[in-house]
Amino acid sequence: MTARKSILTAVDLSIGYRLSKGQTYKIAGPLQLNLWQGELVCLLGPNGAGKSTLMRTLAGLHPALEGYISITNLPLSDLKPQDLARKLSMVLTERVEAGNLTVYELVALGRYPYTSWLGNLTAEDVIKVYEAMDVIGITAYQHRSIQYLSDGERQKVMLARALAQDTDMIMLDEPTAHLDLPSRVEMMQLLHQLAKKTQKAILLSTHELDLALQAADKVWILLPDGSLEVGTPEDLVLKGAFESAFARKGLHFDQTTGSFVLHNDSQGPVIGLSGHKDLVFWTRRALQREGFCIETDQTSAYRIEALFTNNQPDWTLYQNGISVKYNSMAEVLAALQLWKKQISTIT
Ligand SMILES: Nc1ncnc2c1ncn2[C@@H]1O[C@H](COP(=O)(O)OP(=O)(O)OP(=O)(O)O)[C@@H](O)[C@H]1O
Repeated sequence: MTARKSILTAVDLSIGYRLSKGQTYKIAGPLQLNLWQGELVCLLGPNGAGKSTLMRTLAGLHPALEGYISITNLPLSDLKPQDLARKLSMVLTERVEAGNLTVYELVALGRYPYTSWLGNLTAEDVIKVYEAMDVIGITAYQHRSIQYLSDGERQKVMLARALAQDTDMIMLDEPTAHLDLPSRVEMMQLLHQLAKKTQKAILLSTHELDLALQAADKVWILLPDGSLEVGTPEDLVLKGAFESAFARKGLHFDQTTGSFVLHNDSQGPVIGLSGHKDLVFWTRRALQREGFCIETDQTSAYRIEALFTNNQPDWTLYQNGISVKYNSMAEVLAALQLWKKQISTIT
């Protein structure tokens, strides 16, 4: 087995801004970071935690307050822009105004660290451009003008451009920001496959908690106290890191689903829930929204069994030995309004 190559290392890194009169505004640090080849890392954190600042610092676009950063074991501070551009490519959130450029022409711009100042492509450059378009799946629309592409298509083109740059590492600033849900899932899957297939290290910042939990090999969470939690998504969920990072009144992180739940009222009426896992998942959401405390205990005085009968969902509500069947969540919720009052007066 060959040893995994470290792509990026940061030691005792502090990030922030130098203000006037020699003052500094430290956002986070000291941080110890490691990014390995073939790894997809999602950087998460609440608004203002310092994700963009960290990304820009790691990319050499913003000076660190303190500490040391190396890329493929070379100090970032020693790398000339041309050398850095062969190691690190970036995809930014801002919509790129690419005029009349075609998809092919924009992807070809990724070859700039290798071409002469005239920008002429060699045969090898052209091969790299086509390889990048193939991997991302955009070769079919290579002749289309960038200005008429959808946001999702355009984001893929920007990713192909970064890939054509042929770097060890790709950084993406909120790559799913302007995409619809299916495109967001598709983009995350694509990035995950890309990391495995190309053995590049991919670091992206995102607010998409659910997607990051599913796709990331590792998650970095910037906490409000300026520290960074690093681990697999599962380890971080189980140790409560998401709760401490995003804690807010009225929000509860549900470890069973890996998502935040609104209005969870742990003092709310207790209700038992069992049945088919898909129905249990959605019923749980609805019940939590209504402020119920869910337990899986089959012996609860008030409980719901959610099952599929002839491929149709139905919910049976049991109340002290009496059972009533419903065929939609809306009916269940209406019935629960009555229950809520009854349970509240009992408990
Ligand atoms: N040029 C600057 N000078 C001083 N402070 C700045 C500067 N740019 C950003 N900040 C501050 O640094 C902190 C971190 O900002 P940053 O944009 O890195 O956070 P973020 O995690 O990316 O936020 P968001 O999720 O909202 O995009 C914020 O408090 C911000 O106001």
